[in-house]
Amino acid sequence: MGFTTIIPAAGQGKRMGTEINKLFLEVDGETIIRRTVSVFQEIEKCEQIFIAAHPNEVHLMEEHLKDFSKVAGVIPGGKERQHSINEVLKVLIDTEVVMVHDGARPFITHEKINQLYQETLKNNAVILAVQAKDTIKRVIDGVVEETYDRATMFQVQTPQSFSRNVILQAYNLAEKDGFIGTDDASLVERAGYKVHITNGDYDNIKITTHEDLIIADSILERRGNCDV
Ligand SMILES: Nc1ccn([C@@H]2O[C@H](COP(=O)(O)OP(=O)(O)OP(=O)(O)O)[C@@H](O)[C@H]2O)c(=O)n1
Ligand SMILES: O=P(O)(O)OC[C@@H](O)[C@@H](O)[C@@H](O)CO
Repeated sequence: MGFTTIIPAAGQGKRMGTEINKLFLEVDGETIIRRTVSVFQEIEKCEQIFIAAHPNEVHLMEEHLKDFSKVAGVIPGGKERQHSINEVLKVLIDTEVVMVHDGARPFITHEKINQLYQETLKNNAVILAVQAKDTIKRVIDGVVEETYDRATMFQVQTPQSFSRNVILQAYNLAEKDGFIGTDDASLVERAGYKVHITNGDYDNIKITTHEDLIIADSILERRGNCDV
């Protein structure tokens, strides 16, 4: 038994401000999307990888990733990240566990993926999270309404990992209700399932703006340009 990975890669990278999809930008000579896919390609328990690509970039993405044997399909994505993942869920068969991982998070490690997979075999819904370093406040119209107990605040990352029936049910419910969440787990939470966390990694950043490319270079330099 193993898992299927869904990699949403159909965004436009507006906050990066480049003409091309940010996932085709290179970090130390390799594109962000190839870096992300290669980590999953090397994981024994990852049986297949589906990519959601922008409808105009499906062919480009197929060509760009054609040497990765586990890439089982490049599916046209939708308007929001959630729609893109939903399109892939519609074609998924023969898998017990589904991991969703942002194409824009190339620094995920083998160790964290394997840890998450093992945890998903015990619990049906598990996500990577790191303890918040800053104090988090709820703010409305520029005024603080509430300060949260930092010890209970976590920043969540991807991959987010679920039993297949759990994620399918959660996405179907969200579609029916017209609910859009900012991560996959929020859909699963509102479907009534307990979502567990396991320790993430502060290096597992989502490359979103130009500053993140500088951080990306420094992460690679520290790692000695070796894939982990
Ligand atoms: N309709 C969309 C929007 C986003 N994504 C993917 O979801 C991941 C996380 O999204 P984000 O980092 O916000 O990427 P973009 O949507 O491309 O960025 P922006 O919001 O700045 O346009 C990315 O790998 C992105 O390609 C997707 O598959 N389909
Ligand atoms: O930036 P966006 O809201 O488009 O996407 C974020 C998601 O992909 C996901 O990585 C996080 O919500 C988890 O922190």
